[in-house]
Amino acid sequence: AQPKAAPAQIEAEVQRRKQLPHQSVERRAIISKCYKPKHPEVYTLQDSFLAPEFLEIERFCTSPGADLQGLLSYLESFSDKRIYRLPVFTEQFCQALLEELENFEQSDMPKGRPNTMNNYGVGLIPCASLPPNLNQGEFLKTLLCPGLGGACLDSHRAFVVKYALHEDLDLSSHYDNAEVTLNVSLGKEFTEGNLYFGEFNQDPSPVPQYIEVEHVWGRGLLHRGGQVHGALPIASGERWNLIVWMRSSAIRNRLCPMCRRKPELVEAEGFGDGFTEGEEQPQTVSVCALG
Ligand SMILES: O=C(O)CCC(=O)C(=O)O
Ligand SMILES: [Fe+2]
Repeated sequence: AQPKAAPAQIEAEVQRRKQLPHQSVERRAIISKCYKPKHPEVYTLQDSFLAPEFLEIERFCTSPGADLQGLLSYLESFSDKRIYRLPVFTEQFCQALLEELENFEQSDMPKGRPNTMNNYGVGLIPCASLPPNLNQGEFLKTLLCPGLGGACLDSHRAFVVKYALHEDLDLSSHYDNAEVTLNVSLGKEFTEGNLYFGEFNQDPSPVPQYIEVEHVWGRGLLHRGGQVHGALPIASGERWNLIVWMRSSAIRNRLCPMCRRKPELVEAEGFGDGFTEGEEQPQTVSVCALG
């Protein structure tokens, strides 16, 4: 999704990616041994963290008559690009999570970058993986488009991005290494910094037509990972967002969404990039080194 690179740069990036799993194992070991969380409770998802509207959506989706039309009535929709906004977290939880993230940022713990494009933020939520019910919740399964994983989203990668005046201001146009992305605004105070969306990367001969969507504190934007998007510069303040990249091994095993080739897998720690090897061992999740 990044600007075109020379072959030597690509090779260096492939080598860097092959090292990532080792580095993240070491980082995690140090963090779980030495890091003192300020709000240890944020690492275990509780319903009290979730906005009442989110819980209502979840209830609706697990009710017998739930259908897509009914679900859409709970969500804000933007254009026909299948971009939705919905309340996710309470204000208290956003505050506690932000304080925890700042506590981690100010600590001398080793920090990974959130992804290849953002320089600030937190690579992995320290010591924990993110709430499974954020990506395995019935409501998401219902919403997901046929052909994009639907009910078979089976792993995720969560990270936090941060924008501030002397740090990253914006994010250039890209698509995500995900079938579906949830991007939740945690605050703080900021101006500008809208997200913009172009075409879906698999649409034939796309005519670039961007729509802008505002981040609203506590709310999440749900979009297809392949929908080209970027973030406009903030004009003041600080913007922190929790990003959950949700993956479907059934989809990506066939074609890596980043390199658009049959994945060449290397072993990885945890969920890796959400690929799996062989029908018999769906638990082994690997990284595509070409991506
Ligand atoms: O800044 C944002 O809200 C978007 C971040 C994003 O698109 C990403 O990290 O993949
Ligand atoms: Fe993105």
